[in-house]
Amino acid sequence: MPLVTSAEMFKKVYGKCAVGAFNVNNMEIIQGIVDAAKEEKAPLILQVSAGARKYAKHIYLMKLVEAAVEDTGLPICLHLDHGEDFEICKACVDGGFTSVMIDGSKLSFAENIAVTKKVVEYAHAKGVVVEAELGRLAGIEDAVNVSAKDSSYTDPEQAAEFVHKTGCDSLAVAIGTSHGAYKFKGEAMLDFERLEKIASLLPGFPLVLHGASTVLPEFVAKCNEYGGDIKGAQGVPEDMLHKAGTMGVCKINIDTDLRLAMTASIREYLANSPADFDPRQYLKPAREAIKNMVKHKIANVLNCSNQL
Ligand SMILES: O=C(CO)COP(=O)(O)O
Ligand SMILES: O=C[C@H](O)COP(=O)(O)O
Ligand SMILES: [Zn+2]
Ligand SMILES: [Zn+2]
Repeated sequence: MPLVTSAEMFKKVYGKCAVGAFNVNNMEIIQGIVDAAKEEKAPLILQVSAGARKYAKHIYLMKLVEAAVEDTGLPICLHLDHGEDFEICKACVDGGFTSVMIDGSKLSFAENIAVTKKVVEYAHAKGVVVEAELGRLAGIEDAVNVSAKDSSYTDPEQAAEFVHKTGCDSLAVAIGTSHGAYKFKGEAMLDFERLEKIASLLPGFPLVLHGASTVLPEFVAKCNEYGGDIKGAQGVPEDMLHKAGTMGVCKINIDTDLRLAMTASIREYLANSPADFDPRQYLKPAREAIKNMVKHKIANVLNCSNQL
């Protein structure tokens, strides 16, 4: 079974649930994720950021993901997360990725369309699918009032025009989520009305939610219990993610929750076993922590178990 694109996965889950897209940076993270997906019989997207490519090198991540496909027999999609220009997308298309994201969300509408179109033409000619982004993910200070929302969240009419003009295969939308562990100051709020409007103007078209970690309090607490200092962290409640998955969101991106699970495990191990220094001793439970987190996401949050 070679790497696959996300096209079939999205068709299968549309309107029912979302596929998990998990960020990968090293072997233990990849193994934890794929073991979970295998046990849950779930479709899976592994995604690599520019930072991950820089940290681990394209070739190492590629070979590790190929090994995961061979080892598990799972249909895995390998995706570039937040490609910032045509060149990085091209490098990943040429280098064996089956999906790339061109993130032109910081550009003007016209420039975003132009660069996305260019990536789509290049990628589609090689059988690779393209995710684009329109609208800006809120920072913790952003989108506190309606006018701020209107200037940063995805405009539904623009989204429809953007998809028709670019031919992209999926679209990341801004409805109130943000990257990292500090997503909301007060109550968590997503603009579901806006999501509904976007989906109604793009029937059957896969939408993507970035910044979708839940930042589970027990993992933050464990980090802090064993020497960490993470204050004021808050994520997207699980029921909101579940709901988004029934409204046209087909891909939900999760990185922060894996980072917290891995760090909590390593901190706990090292605090309890100060004489140990073999990395396998703490990376083994860390890998297990990743696996448990991904199983929880797939089975209880994304609801995409048994969707192969
Ligand atoms: O969107 C993400 C990667 O593109 C990850 O989001 P989180 O920081 O919420 O995990
Ligand atoms: O979108 C951000 C992802 O969490 C990846 O983060 P990174 O750029 O630090 O690898
Ligand atoms: Zn973005
Ligand atoms: Zn993202």
